[in-house]
Parts: sequence; structure tokens; C-alpha cells
Amino acid sequence: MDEGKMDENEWGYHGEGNKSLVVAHAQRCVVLRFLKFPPNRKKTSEEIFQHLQNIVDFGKNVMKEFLGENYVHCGEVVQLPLDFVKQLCLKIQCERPESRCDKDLDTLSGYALCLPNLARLQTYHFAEHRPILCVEIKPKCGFIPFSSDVTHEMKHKVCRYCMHQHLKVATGKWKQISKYCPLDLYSGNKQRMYFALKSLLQEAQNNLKIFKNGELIYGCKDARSPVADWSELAHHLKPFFFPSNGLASGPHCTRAVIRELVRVITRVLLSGSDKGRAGALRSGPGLWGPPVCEASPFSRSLRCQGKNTPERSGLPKGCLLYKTLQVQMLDLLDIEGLYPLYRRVERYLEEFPEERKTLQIDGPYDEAFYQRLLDLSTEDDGTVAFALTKVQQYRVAMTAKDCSIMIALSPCLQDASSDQRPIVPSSRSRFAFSVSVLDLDLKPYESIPHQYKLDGKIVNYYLKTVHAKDATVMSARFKESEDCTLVLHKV
Ligand SMILES: O=P(O)(O)O[C@@H]1[C@@H](OP(=O)(O)O)[C@H](OP(=O)(O)O)[C@H](O)[C@H](OP(=O)(O)O)[C@H]1OP(=O)(O)O
Ligand SMILES: Nc1ncnc2c1ncn2[C@@H]1O[C@H](COP(=O)(O)OP(=O)(O)OP(=O)(O)O)[C@@H](O)[C@H]1O
Repeated sequence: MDEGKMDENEWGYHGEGNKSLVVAHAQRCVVLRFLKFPPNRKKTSEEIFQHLQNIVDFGKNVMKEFLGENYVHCGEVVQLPLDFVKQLCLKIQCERPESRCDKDLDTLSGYALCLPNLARLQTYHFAEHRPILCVEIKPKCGFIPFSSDVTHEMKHKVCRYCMHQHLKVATGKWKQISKYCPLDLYSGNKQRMYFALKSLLQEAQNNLKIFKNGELIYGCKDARSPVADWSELAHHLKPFFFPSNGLASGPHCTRAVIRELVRVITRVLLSGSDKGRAGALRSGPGLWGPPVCEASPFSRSLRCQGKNTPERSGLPKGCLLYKTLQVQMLDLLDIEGLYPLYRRVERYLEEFPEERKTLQIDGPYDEAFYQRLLDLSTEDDGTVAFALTKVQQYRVAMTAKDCSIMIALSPCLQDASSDQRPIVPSSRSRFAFSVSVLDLDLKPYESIPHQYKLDGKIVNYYLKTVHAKDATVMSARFKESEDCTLVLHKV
């Protein structure tokens, strides 16, 4: 990219989250990722450069080690002409969802991250001419805390995502409770994964997006987004999954196309032999939480039908979901056990503020930082060193709980042999695919008190409202509900 000759007309709005905004180049397979800030909390250019460089270093030295070379794209920090950034910001403003406009794109520093456009496969510089389908999933936390520091029994039964759903609906973030439960997706059991993916398709929230040739075709921007339209989605997907047609339109076609999509995504998620050192994190079997979340409609249904609890995670060790889960499980103590350790570090820093640098709270995220993350001991010897290791592990775990997985699928000819990428078959076609992770920005040290408060809020809300109601009406209602008999298809 020639940073000297930037033209805002060559770039278009691609998407954004809470902390960054992404624009994509119209022809080349690159995106620019800018930081966003609340209007009156601007940072200096130097701070922004350092923040972006930390993101790159953390990706290179930590996440690539844990998740594997091929899944992680760190990109590079680029300096752009300020005029270009200002014009670009004006150009894209009208496309931003209202709910994200509480923060402004950083137009003052001129710094951004330049990354491959993961919605258009991994060819870094030039767009492929083949059509490309890309599914982005933000799977969230895939396990139930196993820490003995957990004080609310409910946290050992219902996963954080399922509990949080109720608070999110109550505060108007989303309109309805999703049937998606991360534990189903991370189960490695094809039927549970199938159910999880279909639930995401029914209620995408910010956990699922689908792009066709780099354009968003499915997924909601905020609670005001129109309801998901499967027939429209199937219309987009039909040429990918049933290229030679022969399938009439209508509900039957829609179901068939969605089924194919879910099967292909399940297969891709279970694939992978990429190397990574997440295995170094594997904790003993006793440390694994229960394999199901009691709030998942899938497991409720099994219980209702008198069937056994599904087995523990059957994810293949090479797959990205497995590795991501291992990193998430660096949260060994749960926020309840971690918070007092954070306070210990805080007290130390209050006394010795100059030590913040030595403790690598704000980086550098180098090899030494990575090595310290591998110490999984939970024996507290009362030292600041122990507290710091757990704090840093927690931050990394939280990062893995909030990252997204991008799956890019490109149809390939039956006899294609030149394609170096792995292939996934569907009933009527085959796809070259790639899997990547995005949003691997290390969670800030400062967010720990917020996490602590939010955790209490989520659990208390769930206990007060949902569970109390559950206890009285749920058992009766569920017996009558059609949810009780899930139809399990062969996958
Ligand atoms: O706390 P959670 O689980 O709600 O996660 C936040 C996400 O909400 P979600 O529940 O996925 O809708 C939230 O996503 P949205 O802004 O709601 O799309 C952010 O990803 C936030 O991370 P950060 O503060 O921007 O670094 C996320 O905060 P972290 O907890 O990961 O710091
Ligand atoms: N390299 C990339 N290629 C293609 N699309 C990308 C890339 N990076 C980000 N995106 C898109 O931009 C969106 C926002 O990016 P990202 O998730 O990194 O933002 P964020 O503000 O850090 O998120 P969060 O709200 O989780 O903090 C993503 O959901 C994804 O659709």
C-alpha cells in the first residue's frame, strides 16, 4: 500500500465494534482498522501508535503462539495522510449504525492497522475473481467456571452467555433471548454444534455475520435491525451450495440451503491441524467445568426426554475452537477469585507506581510476557508475582472470550488440484476454505473492576428474575413446549 497516495473513494465502510472501525479497499484484499474513542477522550498520536503496536506485538508473540501461525493475522501499523483519514471519516459516517456513534473514529493521529481482508480469503494483495462467502462467528465463552472461588452456585450450572442474554434483553440491547449457547458450539458434538449454528442464524445479534464477496448480507447491526430473513439469505447462498440449480425455490429450498451451510460450517470448525502451543495450557480433567449449560434449550430438551447429559468436549485438538477454548480457560480463578489478586497488584502499584513498566501492565507484549502466561499454578503464595501472573492470564482469557472466527469459503471446481487450501465438500459442491481469528486486542488491565461489577450484575439479574420465575412456572411450561422435543437431524 502506498500510504502517500491514498484516495478515500477507493475505500468503503466494512464494519465496527465497540473499539474499532474497519474500512475495506474496493479492489485489493486489505482493510484498515482504526481505533475509536468517546468524543472527549482523545489520546495523543504517540499513545495511539503504541496502542496499535501493542496489538500487533500481542498477536505475534502471544496469540500466534497459542492459536497457531495460520489462524492469526497481525497486520502492521501504517501512518496515513490526515487529510485522507478526515475525508474517509466523513464519507463513511452515514453508514455507521446509530448505536455505534457514541464513539468517534480517531482522525487525529493518522495511525491505523493494515490487515488482510479476512472476508475475502487470505490472498493479501489482490481480490480473487471467484465468489466468496464468509461467515463470522463471535462464539464467546465456551466453558462454565470451575473455580472454587465462585460464590453463586448458578455460575456452575448456567453459562455466562446464557445468563447475560436476559440482562441484554432487559436493557434493550437485543429484542429476544437467543437459543444459542456457546457450550453447544464448543461441544464438538455435531448435533449440538448444528443446533448452536442454527440458533445463531435465527438470532444473530452480534455473534454472527455473513458476507458475500466482502459485502454484509446477513447479521444485525443493533436491536432495531429487521428480523432475519432466511429466504433472502437462501437466495444469496443457493448459487454456492446448489450451483447447477435443480432446486425449486420456496421453504423447502430455504431449508436445504441453510442445512448445507450449517453442515459446511460445522465441518470447517472441526477441521484443522495447524500447530500452536495451546496444548501447553491443557489443564487436568478435574478442572473442566460441566459439559452442558442448564439454560441451553438443547440440553433442556435432552433432560426433558430423559436422555443422558452429553459427553465432555469432543473437539479435535488441532481445531481453532479447541485452541480458543484452551486460551479462554486461562481464566482459572473466575473473576471472583481474580479480583482480590487484582487488588493486590493495585495496592502494590499505588505504593510503587514506577513499577508499572517493569510489571509489563501496558506491554511490551513480548516473549517474556508470553512465557509467564504458561504458569498454571493456582497455589497463592501471597506474592505480587503470583497475583500479576493470574491478572495477565485473565486478560488473555478475556480476549479469547471476545474474539471472532472468520470462515471464508470459495467454491472450487470438482477437479481443482492446484488450490493449496483445504477443501470442504457439501452435497453438491466443494469449497476451498480458510479460518482466521480477529479482534485479538488484549483486554485492558483497567477493565477488571468493570468485569467484576458486571459479573455480579449478570448473575443477580438472572437469579432475581429468570431463575425465580423458572422455579415456579418453567417446569410446567416446558413440558408443554414444543422446544421440549428437538428434532435432531443426522449431520
Ligand atoms: O462483557 P461482554 O461479554 O458483554 O463482552 C463485550 C462485548 O459485548 P457482547 O456481550 O459480546 O455483546 C462488546 O461487544 P459489543 O460492543 O456489544 O458488540 C465488546 O466486544 C466488549 O469488548 P471491548 O470492551 O470493546 O473490548 C466486550 O467486553 P469484554 O468483557 O470482552 O471486555
Ligand atoms: N481483518 C479483517 N478483515 C475483514 N473484516 C474485518 C477484519 N477485522 C475486522 N473486521 C470486521 O470489522 C468488525 C469490527 O472489528 P473488531 O471486531 O475488530 O472491532 P472491535 O471494536 O475491536 O470489536 P469489539 O466490539 O469486540 O471490541 C468485525 O466484526 C469484522 O466484521
